[in-house]
Amino acid sequence: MDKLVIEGGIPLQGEITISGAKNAALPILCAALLAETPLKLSAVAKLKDVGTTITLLEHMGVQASRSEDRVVLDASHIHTQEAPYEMVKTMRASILVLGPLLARFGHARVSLPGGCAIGSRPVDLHIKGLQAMGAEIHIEHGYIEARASKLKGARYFMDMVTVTGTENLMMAACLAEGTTVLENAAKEPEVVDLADCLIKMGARIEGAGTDIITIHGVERLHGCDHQVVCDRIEAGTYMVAAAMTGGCVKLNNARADLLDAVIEKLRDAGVTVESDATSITVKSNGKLKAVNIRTAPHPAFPTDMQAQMMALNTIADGVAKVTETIFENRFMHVQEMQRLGAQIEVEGNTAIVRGVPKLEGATVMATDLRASASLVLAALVASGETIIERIYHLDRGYENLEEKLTALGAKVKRTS
Ligand SMILES: CC(=O)N[C@H]1[C@@H](OP(=O)(O)OP(=O)(O)OC[C@H]2O[C@@H](n3ccc(=O)[nH]c3=O)[C@H](O)[C@@H]2O)O[C@H](CO)[C@@H](O)[C@@H]1O
Ligand SMILES: C=C(OP(=O)(O)O)C(=O)O
Repeated sequence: MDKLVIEGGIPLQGEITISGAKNAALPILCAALLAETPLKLSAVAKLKDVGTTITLLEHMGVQASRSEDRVVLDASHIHTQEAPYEMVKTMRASILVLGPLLARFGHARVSLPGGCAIGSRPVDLHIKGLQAMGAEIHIEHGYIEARASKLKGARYFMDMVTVTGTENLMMAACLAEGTTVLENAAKEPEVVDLADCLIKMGARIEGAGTDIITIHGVERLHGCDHQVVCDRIEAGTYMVAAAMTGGCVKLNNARADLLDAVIEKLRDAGVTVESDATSITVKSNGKLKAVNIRTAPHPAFPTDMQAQMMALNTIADGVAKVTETIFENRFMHVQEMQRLGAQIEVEGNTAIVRGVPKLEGATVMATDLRASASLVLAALVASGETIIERIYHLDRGYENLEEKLTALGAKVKRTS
């Protein structure tokens, strides 16, 4: 199993380019199932989850071709509407084939998904929303079996804000008969990017990016050209890396307007953040102040940046409260950070982080995607060598991580 070996203590300097967002690419790849002609995508990052999704689509009969960051998907000949357990167990986002398959073919059989071990992660709201649109759904032997000769537009209030739930229902509603109104919808930029792509495919969607999305169903959708939005979480992770190491880093293909809550917290910590329409520059003298964090749906502080910001707090001056309100088990990094000398106590869904003057290198284990990223950040400032085991999680979400960090001057190598 691959490991990362990181020699800490080097301020990061230079510039890198941020990749297309994993969490936008995955629903957009699944949206290809709705189209009768090829969907042509660019800025699709080379990530494990992207590969898994394409393999899943190919299993259903989608013709896929991939070169560099471009992917072309032709779903004109689908021969099965089944997503088997073996193909979805590693990836939560595989649930996103459910809405498109049901809407276009009237049937879907999708295994209950896997994904990061950060909580129980039910899909009840996806199912209830499709039932509100007239689908008959049963769960049998770990599979969601859904049928509807034609989905019908409906008004559906989501009890909790769910990102993939909103995406699944928005995709399904595109081919439903009549108008669907999704209330308490997720406002994440990846939902907006999916809606932008669907609109180019011929969908009639209003309100994406607000908490009420209205979708007027159409008869059919076609392919289009679409560039996936930049990855705000990847960008945020490198911003924290620059801040913690006391460096100066320019991120190209990064949008500050998608990162307001993170930028606000970095500024509170004493970091300089400048931006233009397509880049963000972060400068830090390495002297950081502790900042309290409370995760919540967009535009509040993203749960996918909680672990990274906790890493920053481990070496900041003062005491920070980090509260996780989205997932019940998203503090898996705490124990590993403690191995590096961090002082953290967990009380329910809040971690109290007391900054220490320095962390010390040790062997740690990555447990989920962003926990892994936070350990990389801690390792970049720890004295001596840190070995991070089980880094396959990182390959789900960070394209060319070692190359990008090396380009910024970090000493990072992958060994087996
Ligand atoms: C592929 C993708 O885009 N993943 C992101 C997506 O995950 P994902 O879409 O799975 O997360 P959700 O927004 O659905 O989850 C939010 C909360 O709602 C709960 N819930 C969700 C659906 C449901 O049917 N029932 C229910 O109770 C979840 O357990 C969680 O407590 O949004 C999360 C929250 O921003 C991010 O951390 C993930 O990176
Ligand atoms: C939790 C994440 O991913 P997923 O929803 O795909 O498990 C993430 O991107 O941080």
